[in-house]
Amino acid sequence: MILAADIGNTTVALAALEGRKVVFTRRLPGAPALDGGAWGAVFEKQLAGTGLPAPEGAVLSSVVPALTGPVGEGLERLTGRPTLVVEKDTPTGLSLEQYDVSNLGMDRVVDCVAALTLYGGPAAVFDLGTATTLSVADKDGRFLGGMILAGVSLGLEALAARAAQLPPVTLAPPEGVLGTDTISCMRHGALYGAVGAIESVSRRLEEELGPITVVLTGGHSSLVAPLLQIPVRWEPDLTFLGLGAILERNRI
Ligand SMILES: Nc1ncnc2c1ncn2[C@@H]1O[C@H](COP(=O)(O)OP(=O)(O)OP(=O)(O)O)[C@@H](O)[C@H]1O
Ligand SMILES: CC(C)(CO)[C@@H](O)C(=O)NCCC(=O)O
Ligand SMILES: [K+]
Repeated sequence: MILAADIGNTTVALAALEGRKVVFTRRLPGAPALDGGAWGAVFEKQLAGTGLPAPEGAVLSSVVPALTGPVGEGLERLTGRPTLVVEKDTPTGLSLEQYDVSNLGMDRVVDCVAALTLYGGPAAVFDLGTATTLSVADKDGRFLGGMILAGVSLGLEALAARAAQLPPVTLAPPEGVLGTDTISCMRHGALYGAVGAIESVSRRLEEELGPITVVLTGGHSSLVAPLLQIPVRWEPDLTFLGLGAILERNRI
């Protein structure tokens, strides 16, 4: 069993994998004040009672630099071995030569590695988290780039903060296309806005790259995927599968 952690801007997502199968997942709030020891205790508590064997190794990717060290150390407490932190020079099989990697989010790299492992290229991954990202890899395993959009709930938060008559709104499945009150209009706007972006950008990508596998992941993808009118693969555990593949490749 190995542990994989995906440190995002809203949550630290933890998973256990046996071979290529994700057997356990938990989303934890990203607490900046915890040190390595405290993270280790948090992880131990989450895994207690699961019946999982002791972890043989751990891998993480992070887009929150302040959490990388403590979470990595926390995982080390459980494995007794160094945690593999996915960095821009980590061998992943994905070529990054086409992108200015100086500030590239490693979650986007991991998403592409996973999509290529599962489906081959070309593949387009939409990751619907705090931000919505598009990350595209071609058939030769090259990262081509993508897009970064405001995340589905971030848009709602911004509307509530900036418009006097717009209230805070939580996400829920829409009924029909048109909203019939303020809350459903905001909800439908957030969800169908993402739907429209994904459908139209995917169509344009196919014009440029030919037939492409479109993959959806991230916390908000469960609400958006069912609304799409184009074929997509919904992979809620995509990042963990990518992290597992990268650890496998780099195991000493
Ligand atoms: N299973 C789920 N169903 C519905 N919403 C979820 C689920 N899991 C997470 N979310 C919500 O989705 C949002 C995005 O979470 P997610 O874990 O994808 O990304 P994140 O932590 O924001 O990281 P990143 O910076 O990688 O986007 C969060 O606001 C979370 O509350
Ligand atoms: C866009 C996010 C926040 C999505 O998690 C992350 O991938 C990130 O911080 N990226 C840095 C910018 C880039 O990828 O070019
Ligand atoms: K994520």
